[in-house]
Amino acid sequence: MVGVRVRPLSAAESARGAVDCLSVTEGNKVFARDPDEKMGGRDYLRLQQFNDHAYQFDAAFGPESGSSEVYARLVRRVVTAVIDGYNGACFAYGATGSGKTHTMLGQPQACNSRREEEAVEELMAAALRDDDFDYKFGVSYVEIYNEKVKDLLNPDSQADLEVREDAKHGTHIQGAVELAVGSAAEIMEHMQRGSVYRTTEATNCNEVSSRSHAVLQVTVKAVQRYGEGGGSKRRLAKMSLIDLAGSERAYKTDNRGQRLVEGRNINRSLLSLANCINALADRTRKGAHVPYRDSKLTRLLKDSLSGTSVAAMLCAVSPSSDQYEETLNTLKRQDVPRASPEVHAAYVQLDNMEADELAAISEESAARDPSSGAVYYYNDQSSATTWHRPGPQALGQAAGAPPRTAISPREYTFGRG
Ligand SMILES: Nc1ncnc2c1ncn2[C@@H]1O[C@H](COP(=O)(O)OP(=O)(O)OP(=O)(O)O)[C@@H](O)[C@H]1O
Repeated sequence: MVGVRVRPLSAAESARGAVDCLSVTEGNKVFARDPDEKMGGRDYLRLQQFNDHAYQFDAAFGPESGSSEVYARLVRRVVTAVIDGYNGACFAYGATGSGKTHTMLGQPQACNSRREEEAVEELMAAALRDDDFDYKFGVSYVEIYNEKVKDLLNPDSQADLEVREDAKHGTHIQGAVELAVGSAAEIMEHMQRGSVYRTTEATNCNEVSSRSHAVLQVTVKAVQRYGEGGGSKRRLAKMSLIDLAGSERAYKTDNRGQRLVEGRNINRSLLSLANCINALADRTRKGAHVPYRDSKLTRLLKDSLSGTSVAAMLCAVSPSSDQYEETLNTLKRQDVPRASPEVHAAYVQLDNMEADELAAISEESAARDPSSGAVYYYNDQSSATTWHRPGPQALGQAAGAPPRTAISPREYTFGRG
C-alpha cells in the first residue's frame, strides 16, 4: 500500500511568502497546483491542466490528519501480518523537511502521536492476547549512511557492519546488537537513545535533516504452547520501520564535498529500492531478477520485501509552493497507476489471467486512453495496481471468459505519462 501525508505549511515557509499548493480530496487524491500557473479560470484547458496534476494513492492524509489515522489506515495491516508470522515493512519516503521523521518518531513533546510507538504497542498487545503462542521480542536499530551500516544501539562498535543472509536468520547485520525487550516502552526507549547517534545535518531545507536511512527491526519469535502430537509450531517474523533519508536532488540542498557524496549515496540507494519494488510489483515479470544487491538498504530489507511480506510506503510531502518541484517528484514517483489511465503507462500480461479474473471485467471499469484510443480495464479482483488490456477478441466478450489463445501474451501500451 502506498499512502501520502501532506504536512501543514510551516511558519518559516509562510514567512518566506510561500503558499499552500496541495489539496487532499476524496478518493485519496492529491491535487498539486503549479504556483507559476494561474489556475483561476475554469475553462476546459485549464481544468485539464489541473486534472493532470492529480495523483492517486491508496490512502491520502491532509495536514489535519494525526499520526493515529495514518497508523490505522496504513500501518495496522503490517502489524497484523507480523503477528501472523509474515515479515512486514513500513517506509517513510520524501524530500528533506517533508515530515518523514515526524511521522515515524513524532516530536519529543508529542509522544503519543508516534506511529512507531503505536506499531510496537499494538504488536505487543496482540502477542499478549494470544493464548496459543509464547512470544519473545528483540530489537535492533541501525543506520545506513554513505553505504556504511552503523549500529545505533552500540555506537562504539565497528563503523561498517556487514549485511549477511542465512537460512536461520534471513537477512541480518552481522555483529549488530539485538536487545531482548518485553514492552513497547522499552523499544521506544532504545530507539530514542539510538536516534541521538543518527547522522543529521542542517541543510538548506531542514534544520535537522536526517542524512541516513534508519532501520528499526523488531524480531518476533513465537512458539506454540500446546503443539499437536507433542510438537510445537514456531514462527519467526520481523517488522521493519524505515525512516529513509531525504530524496531531494543534490542541487536543492546546495551541497558540496561531503554533502554531495551523501546526496549521491542517498539517491543511489533510493533508486535501488525503487528498482526492487518495481521488479517485485511488476506481475508481468514473474521470476525476474530483483536487484537487491545494488545497495545495503535493499540487501538488508530483502526478506522484508520479498516472498510473503507485507509493506506500506508513506510518502511525506510539504504543501509549500517553494518545495513544489520536490513535492511533484515524490507524488509522481509514488502515484498509484490505476487512477488515471490517461496519464500513466499501463501494462498487462494476459496469459497470467485466470478465467474468473477475465469474467470480472465489466464495462463500468473501462477507461479509454484519449491519446491512443486504447481501452483499459481495471480488474479489482486482482492486484490493485494492474491494468488489463484485453486483446481485440476479448473486448467483444468481456463479460465471459475469452479463449486465452485469442490474446497476445504481452502487450505494453503507454499513454501520455
Ligand atoms: N504532520 C506534521 N504536523 C506538524 N508538523 C510537522 C508535520 N510533519 C512535519 N512537521 C514538522 O516539519 C519539520 C520537518 O519535518 P521532519 O524533520 O520530520 O522532516 P524529514 O522529512 O524527516 O526531513 P529529513 O529528511 O531532512 O530528516 C519538523 O519541524 C516537524 O516537526
